Amino acid sequence: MVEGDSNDDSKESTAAAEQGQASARKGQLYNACNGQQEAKINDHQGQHCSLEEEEGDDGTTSHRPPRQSTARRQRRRRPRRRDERQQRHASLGGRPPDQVCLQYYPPGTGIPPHVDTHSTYDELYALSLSAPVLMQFRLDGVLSSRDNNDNNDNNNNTKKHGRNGALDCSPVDEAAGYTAPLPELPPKAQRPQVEVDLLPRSMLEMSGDSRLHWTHGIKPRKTDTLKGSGGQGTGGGDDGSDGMVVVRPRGERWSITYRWLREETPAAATNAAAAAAGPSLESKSGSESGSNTSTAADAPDDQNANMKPVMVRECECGDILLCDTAQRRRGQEREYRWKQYDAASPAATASPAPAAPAASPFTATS
Ligand SMILES: O=C(O)CCC(=O)C(=O)O
Ligand SMILES: [Fe+2]
Repeated sequence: MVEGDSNDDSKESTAAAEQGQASARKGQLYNACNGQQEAKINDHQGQHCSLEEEEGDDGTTSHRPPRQSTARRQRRRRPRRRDERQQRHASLGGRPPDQVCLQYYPPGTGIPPHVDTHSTYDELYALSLSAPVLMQFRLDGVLSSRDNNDNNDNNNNTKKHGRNGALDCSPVDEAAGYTAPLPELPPKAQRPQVEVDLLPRSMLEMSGDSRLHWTHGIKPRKTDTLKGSGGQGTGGGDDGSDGMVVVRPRGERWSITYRWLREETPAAATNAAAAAAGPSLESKSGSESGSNTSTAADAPDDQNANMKPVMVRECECGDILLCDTAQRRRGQEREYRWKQYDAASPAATASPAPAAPAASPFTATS
């Protein structure tokens, strides 16, 4: 999931799961995608994350950080992994990213657990610069049958606790998905969680489950506690770590994220729930994607009958807890503060919407 940049070889880095109690604290996070400072590479302007606010740990102990002497491991060649990566990049047709965001995290700040909007492609990347930080991943979504081929009977909209103890049966049957009650997940502390140490000059790649069904976030706190990271511990822990604990102070961190918008497709004609609920997520904010495609919402009512189908960016993962496409099909609009900004902005009616801000505690609403 995380690659060191040294000789462009990859290094996977995971750490022990941590379940933390939190104190609500908003991060002081400067986001270069806000205020229309987006590094716009082509004509697209991407929408971004739906965010969920959550409390974070507030550690106080502080020691020296461990040395980052992993160069040798980082240089290890992983050709197979690189081939897979190149294939995925090829599926994007060599397109440059639609959105590149630079974010600054002063020490102690974080980003609430969120899933980046599914309207952008599965593959997205985040380059880490300056100080390292722990990122928390948690299975907050539902793994659809598309992800669970070993489960043959989970298209029947029943709830089962399966892989990793998480709810693994979402109503991927489209018709059932419009009306099915939202699945209930185990309490947050009981959901599968993984921490990933984002080392400086490493590239985090999110795709598949980790991108679609797991939320990710960075706790706002002054230190990160790394468990079992040194190999010189005094004894083994129950969690399989070597028992060594290192408390690492947070420093200034920068990240650069790269995103690609999915291709637009006509909205499904059978989408009765969404139709009843009004214009689609995309058409509500009109040109948020930067595309010039007209939408039904842009046209006067008497023209709507003759309009082409609304074009939307569909994700087919079916996760009604985390996927904006699946939610829209249920007639369930997500509230994005940046969309309110779109609506309030005079420019929004006359010209393409301002750049969608990247994830930031300042924009987090849901
Ligand atoms: O700072 C990072 O590494 C990732 C930030 C993030 O999750 C986001 O911008 O959506
Ligand atoms: Fe994100």
